[in-house]
Amino acid sequence: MAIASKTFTRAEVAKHNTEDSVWFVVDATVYDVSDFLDAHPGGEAVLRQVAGKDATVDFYNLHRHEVLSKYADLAIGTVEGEKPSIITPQPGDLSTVPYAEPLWLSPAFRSPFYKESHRKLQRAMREFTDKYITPEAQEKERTGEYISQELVERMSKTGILQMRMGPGKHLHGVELLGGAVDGKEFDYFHDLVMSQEGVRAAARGFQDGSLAGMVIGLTCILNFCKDPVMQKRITDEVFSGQKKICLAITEAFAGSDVANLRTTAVKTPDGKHYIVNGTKKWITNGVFSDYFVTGVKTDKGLSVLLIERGEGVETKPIKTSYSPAAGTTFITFDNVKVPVENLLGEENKGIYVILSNFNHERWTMACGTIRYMRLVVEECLKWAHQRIVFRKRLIDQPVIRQKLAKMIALCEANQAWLEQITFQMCNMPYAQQAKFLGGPIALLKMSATRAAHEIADESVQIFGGRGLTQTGMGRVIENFNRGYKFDAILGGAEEVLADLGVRQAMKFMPKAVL
Ligand code: HEM
Repeated sequence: MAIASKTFTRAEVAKHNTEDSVWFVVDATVYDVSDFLDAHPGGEAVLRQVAGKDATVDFYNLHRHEVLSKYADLAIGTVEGEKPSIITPQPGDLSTVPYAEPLWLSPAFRSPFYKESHRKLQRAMREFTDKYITPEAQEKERTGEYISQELVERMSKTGILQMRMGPGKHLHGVELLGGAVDGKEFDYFHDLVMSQEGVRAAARGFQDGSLAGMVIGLTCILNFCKDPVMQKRITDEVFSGQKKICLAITEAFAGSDVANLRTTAVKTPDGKHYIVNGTKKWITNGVFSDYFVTGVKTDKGLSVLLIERGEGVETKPIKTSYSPAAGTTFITFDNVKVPVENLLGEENKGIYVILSNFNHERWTMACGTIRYMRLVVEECLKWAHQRIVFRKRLIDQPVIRQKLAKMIALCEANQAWLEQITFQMCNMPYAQQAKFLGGPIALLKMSATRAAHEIADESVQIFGGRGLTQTGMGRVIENFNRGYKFDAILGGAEEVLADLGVRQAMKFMPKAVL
């Protein structure tokens, strides 16, 4: 935060305690709020009460530090002989709050998993998130508008869109965040870094609105489109940000139970087209998508079709508990004519297309949930340290320390398990991953969302009423509480995943009674 270079004595500041002139000091910085009195969201009276005085304690008891950066032009100088002691984070900075960063980013700790390229990528993505994603995410979360084309193109030019699809040939030869990592070396730990850094914008609705539909939809094109020309056209269009894509599987009739879909695709007598009829519900990014990777019922089973927006395709936003910025959609397909070439994978074997990405999708969701949990822990530690109540800091109350201990432990345990599984993903071929990791990833996601539930609950108790308001000190807590349930449902509900995890384990149980 740039502050005017003028200095004032405290005696000079004290004189500005009049009808026309209101100054005060916050952290050795002098503020002239005379023209801000009417505009102050907390009212004029409270500012007049501290006119001419040091208002540091009052200020930090009620505001996030970022408020001062936003209103930096109210600062007119510093107190003579004093220096501000509170750190204003710069884009890209690591947090200095204990447990606010995963252990591998804490200077005193070592990790066997991360190389220099992971660290480089983390730094580059942190800076990108702080500069470009967070400001837009906060704005769009509030207004409910969709992601801007400008941000989509910025993510395209820096290779972020491509990296969000995970490791693979689509990254070869692409410049990734100014060369932070070579596309051929990009592994699941790079993927983890991308997922976790992006979440730090603390805007769960926008997080999905920021092309989560592409992350789950485009995979089917990359892996199952049989026509290389069509495959290239669509991937180029999506990676350049010109076109948007989403995955349209769930229906009012079937959520986690994907085998029971009712949208039908019937072949025309000449065998050249499918005619698609039905509806889809809870489709992320559907409202602004051009392509829909759609689960349909064909004569002998489930198939997956690429449907282009056109005649007979209608999309309507669904209001949800998180922000409309996510673009959650209800889709109607009414006699939509789809060329047979748009079949992804084999007819009636669409379940393999859908299942093929489930592990990566669930793992990505676990990455995000676990990182957002840590952000909540950071907010709670800052608040408990800053908030004075009953003449003590909150952190001085043992009951608050108990809550924080539980939250920290949940966060660290889940991150450690995530890293163990990520290491296996880096070292197992796809077939082995499918065999051995489906169960553990399901249990990891279940564990993360259960932990999120505990953390969400405790964080509101720590923040009190502020944890329920969308602006000000508790905004991260409020957003987390409004959004964490999405992760407990999307990509397989908690209970379905718990059951899957145990059933998978039982496949490896020896036949003998032990
Ligand atoms: C440069 C100085 C200040 C600025 C730029 C500022 C700005 C703001 C803003 C933006 C809010 C809305 C909530 C938020 O975003 O945090 C707010 C709320 C408030 N402010 Fe200030 N403020 C300043 C100083 C003060 C001081 C010194 C006091 C008290 C002595 C004060 C008392 C309040 C109160 C009571 C609220 C309502 C808080 C709540 O609802 O929890 N402000 N202020």
